[in-house]
Amino acid sequence: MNDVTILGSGAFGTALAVALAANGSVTLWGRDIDWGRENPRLPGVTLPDQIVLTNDLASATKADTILLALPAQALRSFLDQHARRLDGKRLVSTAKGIDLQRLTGPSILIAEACPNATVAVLTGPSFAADIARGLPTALTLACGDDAAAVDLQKMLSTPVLRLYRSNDVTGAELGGALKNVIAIAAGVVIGAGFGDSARAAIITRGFAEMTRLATHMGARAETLAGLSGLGDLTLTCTSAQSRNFRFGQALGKGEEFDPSTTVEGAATARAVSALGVKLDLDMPIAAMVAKLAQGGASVKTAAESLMTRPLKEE
Ligand SMILES: NC(=O)C1=CN([C@@H]2O[C@H](COP(=O)(O)OP(=O)(O)OC[C@H]3O[C@@H](n4cnc5c(N)ncnc54)[C@H](OP(=O)(O)O)[C@@H]3O)[C@@H](O)[C@H]2O)C=CC1
Ligand SMILES: O=C(CO)COP(=O)(O)O
Repeated sequence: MNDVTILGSGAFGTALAVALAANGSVTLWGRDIDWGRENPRLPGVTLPDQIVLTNDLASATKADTILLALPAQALRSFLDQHARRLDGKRLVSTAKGIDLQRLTGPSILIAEACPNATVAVLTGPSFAADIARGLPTALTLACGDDAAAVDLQKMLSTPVLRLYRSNDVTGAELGGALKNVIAIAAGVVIGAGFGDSARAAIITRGFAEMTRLATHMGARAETLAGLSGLGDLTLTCTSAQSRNFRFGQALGKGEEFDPSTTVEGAATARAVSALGVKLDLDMPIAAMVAKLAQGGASVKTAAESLMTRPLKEE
């Protein structure tokens, strides 16, 4: 029998609750969770009865295993407020981003706020709508504690949600964060009408950038080539289900985009750009996405400046 709590009742937290209800009871906490049995962020999905919905954080955090399904830029302030309730637990982050102020991924934010917690990340190619519909999905569960990793892998897998295990937490979380930046770039390429060949180039050179930064920060290159990196990059650069891709498409077309939509790659591009400067790494695509997302460059200038950099070896 599962005893899992999910903090964050957005599309992904809700989808995971639906999937994990197959294993037992699940508590889903949200600060504003009065929408009944259908979450407007995940339309068309009726939540099964095994899911307890609550806005009471004290009762929700009684579980030993807690999934943090909050956006990356919201996590630090959430931890500042609530770390004392979370310390000592098994905390699994699903956030795909790099904190703009601290320039670190979620696992370090959590470990610093909750020094006695066991920290893990759950990441990989998985649209909330697909998971909620019970479509087959494979993810990476990364945790530095091998015994906890084995246990969490078993606890969070279902017959249609297959978790692979890794002890490379840095690699897994950076893959998930960095692919969002490249998905925006791929969306720009398609939105601007630059074509599928240009998109393939952005995906491949973007993957090179992801690997350069992540390995510099301690990740293993093979993790980047796995589900959490290349797998999720492939998904989000090729599907209009991705909010990051759609945001890029809107930029490419010069159209407005709903500012209330979670687009992790926009802030993360700024964080990556800052990390590139700090670590003296060449991150031209991320730097360009950061500029575009802030309205600091036109798409035409961006494309020209990427294409006319000094020629180099691949
Ligand atoms: N959607 C997807 O397909 C996938 C998403 N992810 C990742 O999961 C994370 C969450 O994304 P997703 O669920 O889609 O985002 P959504 O935009 O659907 O929802 C975000 C949720 O976070 C809540 N929230 C934001 N700030 C706070 C806060 N300070 N305290 C409490 N709750 C807060 C919002 O609450 P409120 O409604 O009250 O504002 C909302 O319920 C992201 O990092 C995303 O990259 C990973 C895989 C797939
Ligand atoms: O991370 C995701 C799929 O794996 C979801 O991508 P978006 O946040 O771009 O919608």
